Amino acid sequence: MQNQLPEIVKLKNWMLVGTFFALWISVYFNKATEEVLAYVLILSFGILHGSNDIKLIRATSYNENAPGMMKVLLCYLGFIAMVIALLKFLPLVLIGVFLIFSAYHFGEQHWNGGLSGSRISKTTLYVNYGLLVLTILFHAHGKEVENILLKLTDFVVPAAIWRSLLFILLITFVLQYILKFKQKVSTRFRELLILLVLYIVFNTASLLWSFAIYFIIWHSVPSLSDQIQYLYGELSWKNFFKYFRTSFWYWAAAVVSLFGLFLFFSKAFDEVVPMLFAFIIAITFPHVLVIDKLRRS
Ligand SMILES: CC1=C(/C=C/C(C)=C/C=C/C(C)=C/C=O)C(C)(C)CCC1
Repeated sequence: MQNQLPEIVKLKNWMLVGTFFALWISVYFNKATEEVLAYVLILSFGILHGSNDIKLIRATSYNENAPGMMKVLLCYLGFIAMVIALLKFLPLVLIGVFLIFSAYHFGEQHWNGGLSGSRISKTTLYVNYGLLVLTILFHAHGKEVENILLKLTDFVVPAAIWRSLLFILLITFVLQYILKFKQKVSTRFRELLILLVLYIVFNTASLLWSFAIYFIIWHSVPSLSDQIQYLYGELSWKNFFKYFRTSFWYWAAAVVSLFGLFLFFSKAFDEVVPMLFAFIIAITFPHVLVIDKLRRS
């Protein structure tokens, strides 16, 4: 039992502790240090939690229907190429769909099967919750988000819209969550507390550090833990290293191609952060579909 990782419930407490530690970092360190840490975490745990997608696609198919590795890899790369083409030719539509996909994915991970209700009410709650978290982030860093979106889409998405959106999403989320889902008062209270903590963190830390805090602590770590349990039955350090070994080459390929893109497109983007997000957008779509399939299988 010595090498056993904390169980899921304990994980939530660790996530809160980690968030406060990250908040402490943003108070005591400057923006440059936060950004270096953010890059390191996004490129390590962030990319790693999506690096086993190709293996998971095969694991979620019934054995006799499992597609060959080459076929899966080609479809995967084709899908990414299509997303990049859409980002170029229909940027606003793509970003809109991406935000909804991401919101669903964040919400699905956050509630982690802990809600009972119809599929449609759960889906809308996931999307509402994810959009609420993203809007808290965008509202806290309106000008920077506007600049990144301008670089990615060539359109100005005025920072002022996040305030109204935040208000609408908060009301719809609270109403839907309280009226449609029966949960203990303490659980409801904890959920609202988490949102308040995120609000404080996002308004204290820089944009990249805030994103990294949510993406790593609240999304990638619990997702890694779920995937390890799905693939190997139990969460332990031994199984974590097994996961790391099988995903290492995909992870390395993703990080190397990201550096390749930085070199190749550095003139077109002239800033690193929009390029990082373009890369995240490209690899997130197939990942969201794979994880959704995994949860339903
Ligand atoms: C923060 C941020 C953005 C959104 C990022 C999102 C939504 C990332 C989602 C990642 C996911 C879902 C990864 C899955 O594992 C924009 C609008 C691109 C640009 C401004 C800053």
